[in-house]
Amino acid sequence: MASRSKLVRVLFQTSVRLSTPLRSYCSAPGQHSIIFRPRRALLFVAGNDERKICKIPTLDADCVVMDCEDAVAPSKKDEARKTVTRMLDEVDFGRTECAVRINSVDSGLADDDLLAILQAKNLPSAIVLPKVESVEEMQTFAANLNTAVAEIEVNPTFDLFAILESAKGLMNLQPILQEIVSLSDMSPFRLAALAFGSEDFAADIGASRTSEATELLYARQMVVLAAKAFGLQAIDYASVDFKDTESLKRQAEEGARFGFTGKVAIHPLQVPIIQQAFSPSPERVVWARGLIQAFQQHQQEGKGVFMYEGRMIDKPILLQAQNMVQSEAVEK
Ligand SMILES: CC(=O)SCCNC(=O)CCNC(=O)[C@H](O)C(C)(C)COP(=O)(O)OP(=O)(O)OC[C@H]1O[C@@H](n2cnc3c(N)ncnc32)[C@H](O)[C@@H]1OP(=O)(O)O
Ligand SMILES: CC(=O)C(=O)O
Ligand SMILES: [Mg+2]
Repeated sequence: MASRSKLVRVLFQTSVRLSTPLRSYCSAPGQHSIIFRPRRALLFVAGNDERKICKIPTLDADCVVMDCEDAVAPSKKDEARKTVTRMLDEVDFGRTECAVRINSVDSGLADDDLLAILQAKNLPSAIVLPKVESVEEMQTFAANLNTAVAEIEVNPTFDLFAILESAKGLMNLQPILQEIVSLSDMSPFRLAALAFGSEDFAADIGASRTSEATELLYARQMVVLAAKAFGLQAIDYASVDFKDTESLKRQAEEGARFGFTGKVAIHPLQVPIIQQAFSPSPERVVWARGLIQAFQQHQQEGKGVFMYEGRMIDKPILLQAQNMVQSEAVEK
């Protein structure tokens, strides 16, 4: 078992993957106290697909998620673990952040995933935990990660991305997130993002997927609300029909309007479309800057509410404009 002093030391470290430094530090839009790293497109790739993983540095994605879970057949799990571990050390991912999706706690495979990945010299900066459903699973995950980290010489801290993808997980979301936050005080992870696993979720509730995704509306909005309540990034669903780039643009822009901060990508074609949709347009940033300036002037004149370019402006609209300017600054 890890010693307590080792666990405590872990808390004071930030990122293990120093070769991909954060481009900037600031609060997430709408948040005021967390370190924010843009994760607009999270490009998934099967962990045993070396050819695709080697293409990642050319794709300019904010984040790659090397998958040991559902993109990998049961007979290839060990191959995926070994390939991911080797790729972490052999590939220079450039500005792209590296994350690894392990198998769910429930699968019984997660421990072997963690033990294998922690053998890499270049550890991933984030661990993606799928199918989060219960407080007990989170306790098992934290205990197993602590044990695995105690076996290695470095003291990493990982960002954790939890994927919500079942009715049970949705109903338990608040206690699960509370438990993760409380476990992170004594464990080498920091909860950073909540993602929505639409395909497993649709299967779980017996929904039929549509391009409009109305069948996912309630769950997606719950994910955004929970993420914001806990100061997390909110990652929207994977659009699996990757050749339909027109629908993807609409779906990604809708996600951004809902308050998501990024979206899962499964194919290189999707990366620029998603990253564009989650970046504020230059026109909107100019509008926001003008609004902020006008707000300050009106405040000095003692006016809380005023008209700007045909719209009523008061404090909440100022906060939205500030979010926009802040996102733009972070993404540069
Ligand atoms: C519901 C969920 O769980 S989503 C998350 C799990 N799913 C995944 O991880 C799937 C990730 N995506 C993929 O594996 C692939 O995109 C597939 C299987 C859907 C399609 O793959 P392909 O048939 O190779 O697509 P396509 O021929 O259009 O690819 C064009 C090029 O992009 C590469 N490419 C495709 N997808 C990816 C990817 N995710 N990452 C990196 N490169 C990729 C291909 O290798 C190909 O280049 P190449 O010809 O030099 O080999
Ligand atoms: C992304 C994912 O795991 C899902 O949609 O099920
Ligand atoms: Mg899934």
